[in-house]
Amino acid sequence: MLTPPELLVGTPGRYAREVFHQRHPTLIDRVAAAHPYTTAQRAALGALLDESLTGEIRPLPGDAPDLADWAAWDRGQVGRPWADAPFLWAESYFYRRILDAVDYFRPGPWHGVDPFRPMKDAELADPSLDSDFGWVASLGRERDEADLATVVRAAVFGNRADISFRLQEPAGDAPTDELLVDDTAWLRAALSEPGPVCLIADNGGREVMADLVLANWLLDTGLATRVTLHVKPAPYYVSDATASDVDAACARLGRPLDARVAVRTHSFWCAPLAFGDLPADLRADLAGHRLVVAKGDLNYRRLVGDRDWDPTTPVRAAATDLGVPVVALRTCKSEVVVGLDAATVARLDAAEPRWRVSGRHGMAQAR
Ligand SMILES: O=P(O)(O)OC[C@H]1O[C@](O)(CO)[C@@H](O)[C@@H]1O
Repeated sequence: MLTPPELLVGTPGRYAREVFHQRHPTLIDRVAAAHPYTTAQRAALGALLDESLTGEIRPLPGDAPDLADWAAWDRGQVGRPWADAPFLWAESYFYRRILDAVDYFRPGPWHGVDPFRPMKDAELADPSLDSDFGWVASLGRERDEADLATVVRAAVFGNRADISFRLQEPAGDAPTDELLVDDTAWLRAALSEPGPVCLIADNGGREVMADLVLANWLLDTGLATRVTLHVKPAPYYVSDATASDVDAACARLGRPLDARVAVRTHSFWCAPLAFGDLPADLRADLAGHRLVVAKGDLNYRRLVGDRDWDPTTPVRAAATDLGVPVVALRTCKSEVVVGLDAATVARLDAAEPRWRVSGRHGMAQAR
């Protein structure tokens, strides 16, 4: 089978171009308004936006602490037009450059100040979270299949909540109940012998709250012996969870982090690369688990490759073999999807032109 080409930022009519040209201007406005930034910081944010819309990719400053990482991850992109860059590469670099524009890594008053913090805090302050998570109190400690289906679905549709996504897609469209692929039974079978579970988190707030409910339920029922929760080392894609976002989510749920949950991070989680480029130490870490749960749309793109896949491509032909069973829990928020049958694709294409990107549809897809 021929591997399809990578998705590129500048291709007319494709989603990647929409993200850069429609979502990013709104995002930059929101970031500029989020904190009392200096004139220089606001100018840097504006310059980054202009550069990404029409210019060539400029390097990080010479004093960036992660210069060596980015030299290794460069893949010949710096210096080329943004429009020609792979979508996956360019989005990660765009978020890294936002951190540069707001002096996130520079010694001084803005060092370590999360540019997305006010947006994240607003999400956690939403009173609807109380009723939305009310059902958690009724979860039992038995290995009940209906409870498993509930916690898996909550983790899937929690992924719809990410803030960068809501900057563009209309909020009104309710998610469907349908999972386009539902490998919940496969997930259960993968844990027929209990073992350690690795959960690669995506967004904080509502999504990581749902992930913690899933993790707690797996631990409470004894299906998981321990859980490793991988989060981002720095602010990324607006609402991606960092370690402090996990603390905030635990507080919001009113349940402290279980002693059997270890929160970990790795620089690779903010790298512009797919899972095929996982470094050896991280690959070994993941392989030490009985099951890996990869949350969210971006991790899905990284798992199968951010390419122009025919959606009927078998998942095993696309997804990276991590040497351990993997299940991806995501809502569809980008053009990348594999493992569907032709009838489903035809039905969705006819009914909903934006089904791949609208976030209405979810998948629990195993490799
Ligand atoms: O938070 P998630 O589920 O990884 O989604 C991030 C998504 O946002 C987008 O980057 C668009 O901003 C999608 O293309 C991307 O996959």
